[in-house]
Amino acid sequence: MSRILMLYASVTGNTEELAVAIAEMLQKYNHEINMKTFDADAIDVEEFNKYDAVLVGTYSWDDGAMPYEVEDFYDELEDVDITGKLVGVFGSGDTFYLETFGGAIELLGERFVELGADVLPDWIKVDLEPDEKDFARCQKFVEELNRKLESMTE
Ligand SMILES: Cc1cc2nc3c(=O)[nH]c(=O)nc-3n(C[C@H](O)[C@H](O)[C@H](O)COP(=O)(O)O)c2cc1C
Repeated sequence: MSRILMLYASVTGNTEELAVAIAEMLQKYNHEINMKTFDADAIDVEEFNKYDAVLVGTYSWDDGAMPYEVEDFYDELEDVDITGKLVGVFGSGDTFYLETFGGAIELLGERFVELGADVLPDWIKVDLEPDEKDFARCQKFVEELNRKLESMTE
């Protein structure tokens, strides 16, 4: 069993749907998941040390920008050593926004890579509400995460 921190920002519930689905899939592997939302919970980057993996979900805003409630977290990431930390990013956007579709997910993923984290290769960007295909992709994402977690405990 591994400990996983799941953080997400969601206004209309699409990213939350993904977060809940991913958490349920992970629980089937008996991992312990602590879920927090950026708008309601205190989030301290220092607590990363207590977890084997960190998953971060966000919607995108205004030309692919990071939502306001995620900005402090994004800025504070450089204050902790996350070298080699197992991380995954996901979220909902809107393909209507073309080039800035899922921009905040890109920003987050790039930041984690820059800081040396071990970022899962699939950065899950979903168009509005997740459908069956998106949930199947989440399942693959979870399997990859589980594989990595298992190899860490071997
Ligand atoms: C004012 C405004 C600006 C937005 N800008 C973007 C954007 O640049 N890129 C994008 O992918 N989605 C953009 N969106 C769409 C949201 O990211 C999308 O509706 C998403 O599904 C919301 O996720 P949530 O249900 O988790 O809150 C924008 C939405 C609004 C209302």
